[in-house]
Amino acid sequence: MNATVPFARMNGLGNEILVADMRGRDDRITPEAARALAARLETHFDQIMAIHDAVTDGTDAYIRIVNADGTEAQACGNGTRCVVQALGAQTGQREFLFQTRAGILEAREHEDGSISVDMGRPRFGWRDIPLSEEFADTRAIELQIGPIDAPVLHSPSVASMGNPHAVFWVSEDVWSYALDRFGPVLENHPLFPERCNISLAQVTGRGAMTIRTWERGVGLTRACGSAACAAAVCGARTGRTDRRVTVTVPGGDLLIEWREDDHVLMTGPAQWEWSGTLDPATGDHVRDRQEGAA
Ligand SMILES: N[C@H](CCC[C@H](N)C(=O)O)C(=O)O
Repeated sequence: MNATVPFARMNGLGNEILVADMRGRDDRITPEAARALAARLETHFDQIMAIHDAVTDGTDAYIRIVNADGTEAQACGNGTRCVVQALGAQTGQREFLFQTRAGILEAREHEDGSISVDMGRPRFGWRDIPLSEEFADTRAIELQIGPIDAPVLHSPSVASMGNPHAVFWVSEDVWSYALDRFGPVLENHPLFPERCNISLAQVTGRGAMTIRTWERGVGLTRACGSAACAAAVCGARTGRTDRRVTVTVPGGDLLIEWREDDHVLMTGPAQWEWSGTLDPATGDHVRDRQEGAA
């Protein structure tokens, strides 16, 4: 087995992604390697998408999703689009079936280069999120930040897109809240036994909203695809929006459609930046010489 694997640095609307090709091997990217890569400027990332051999007949690959802190996530929308683009560039394949901890996802690259991922069915039960206490109605749960009689943030909607999300509806610009301060408190709140991805969402029309996300295991990101899906379905579920919504994240726009068959379709871009090789045990990496040479 080679000591190193090929990898690409990519981004999905500014969500920083490393795509590592672990096919044909049985080792994993270690949490130590992930943390080492995250700590370096050149390879700083939000998620590593590690492509492993398929474990289920008919699927193209099994994808392990690793957060910057070395923990694993069940779903990553932006990273999945990057995997489609990386594999498509190698083989010309346009349609894929990937397996993740959240289940089997269908993804496809369109003629214009945009990529759609079927993110599956959202779940809203308090055990599905999971929450540590029973809530019969998860459209607005009791949780607040700030003074008891004048909370800054309160009553989020919660949903699982395979991974846990809380969406706080705000009336002011999403940039006017100190998400860097509230994010860590909410991510680790005792109500969320598996921690939580935290978003602020401002609805700007029946088919439009702007969100900002504090990601579990990462921190502030320029984009979070599964959070955009969670915000869109919670928007529709609470009567704030229609089922087809353009979600503007700091890195750009994602189109989210909550289809009649209950599946959530996310469409957006993916961008390759550079490639190299890395050691999955340590995170040591080498960037390909010819790329970016003056
Ligand atoms: N950036 C990802 C989500 C990562 C989620 C992760 N932070 C977690 O659930 O632990 C996305 O585009 O969907």
